[in-house]
Amino acid sequence: MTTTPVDRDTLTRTWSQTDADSGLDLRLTDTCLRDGSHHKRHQFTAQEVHDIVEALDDSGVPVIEVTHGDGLGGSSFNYGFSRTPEQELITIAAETAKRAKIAFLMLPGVGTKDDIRAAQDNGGQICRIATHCTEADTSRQHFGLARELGLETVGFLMMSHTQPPEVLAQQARIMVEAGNQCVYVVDSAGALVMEQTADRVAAVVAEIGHEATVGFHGHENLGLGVANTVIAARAGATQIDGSVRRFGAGAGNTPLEAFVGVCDKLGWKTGIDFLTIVDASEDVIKPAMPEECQLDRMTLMMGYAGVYSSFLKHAGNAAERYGVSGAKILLEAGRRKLIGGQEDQLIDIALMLQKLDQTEQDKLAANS
Ligand SMILES: CC[C@H](O)CC(=O)C(=O)O
Ligand SMILES: [Mn+2]
Repeated sequence: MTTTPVDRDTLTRTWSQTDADSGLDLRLTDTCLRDGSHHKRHQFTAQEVHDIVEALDDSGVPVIEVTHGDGLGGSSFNYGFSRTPEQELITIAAETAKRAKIAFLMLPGVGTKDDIRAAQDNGGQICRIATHCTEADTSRQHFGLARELGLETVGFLMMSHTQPPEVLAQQARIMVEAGNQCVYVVDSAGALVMEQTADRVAAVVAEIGHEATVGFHGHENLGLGVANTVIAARAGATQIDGSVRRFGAGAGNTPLEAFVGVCDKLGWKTGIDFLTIVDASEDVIKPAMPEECQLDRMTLMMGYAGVYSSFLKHAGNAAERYGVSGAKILLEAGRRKLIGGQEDQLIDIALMLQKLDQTEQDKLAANS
């Protein structure tokens, strides 16, 4: 089915602006070329990256993240091999963008300092370092290097739903003392519900807000990406992640184009043109997606049980290979509180489920 692009001349802004809470000025990062890499099983081509960066840049997206889904060095047997080397994709992105800055992600233990240097040589300007939300100390040397190299820095506190606000605030402090300039509350499992997001963001803002900025990265596993992001911005997050068309892990990320529309209606500034980004979503991003990101049994289970969104494809593979329910694998992964890097345990869970009869499996799922 072909769709008709929005006709700019006939589109009129009909909503009331009287209740707009104006004044917020947000910096948005699109992560479909990094978080979307999980959904794409890391199979981006050079042409797709070129076309997507061009379209996002034309829309006014100020930051575009490009890396293997699991960050620099993620192309491996454990996480899945990239079709195109990520450093080549970073180079293409940097050469294509006229205005946007290119960001790259790295997880200490997966990527190395040399990977950071290479990403900078290839045009990356923002170094985003992600740790589990209780392991900020593992990022110290990487932030140190990034600042020495003159890179802008961002820290990700992943799986933020697993810790209370005060713990996230302490972890944010560690990152800032290491030289980081922005700390993101990352809802990796799409498990946070509204006020839980606001409380976490507010605690981080209270701790580091006068020294660094605060960001929010949402996932759609309970359908709350935009709502959580709005409430995060109201709580003080000024850097915001999303992916056009939700192109990300699990049920995908906060849909960036929808969030831009919401910001317009609230009178918040993003610098992104809503009509251009909606066209980009339809004409450029959609054709590059293997399928739309689904809010289905598997992804809902991830939000409900608090499972890392990037486990989706790994759990699906294990379910198929061992003939067990993928949803039950995810429920058990949530019960075990697995974190990134423990993908191999999904296979252990599948093998364990294989040995149980249906009643025992249901009992286990009910206890998750
Ligand atoms: C593997 C890194 C991870 O996908 C980072 C991220 O986007 C998240 O935790 O949501
Ligand atoms: Mn994510």
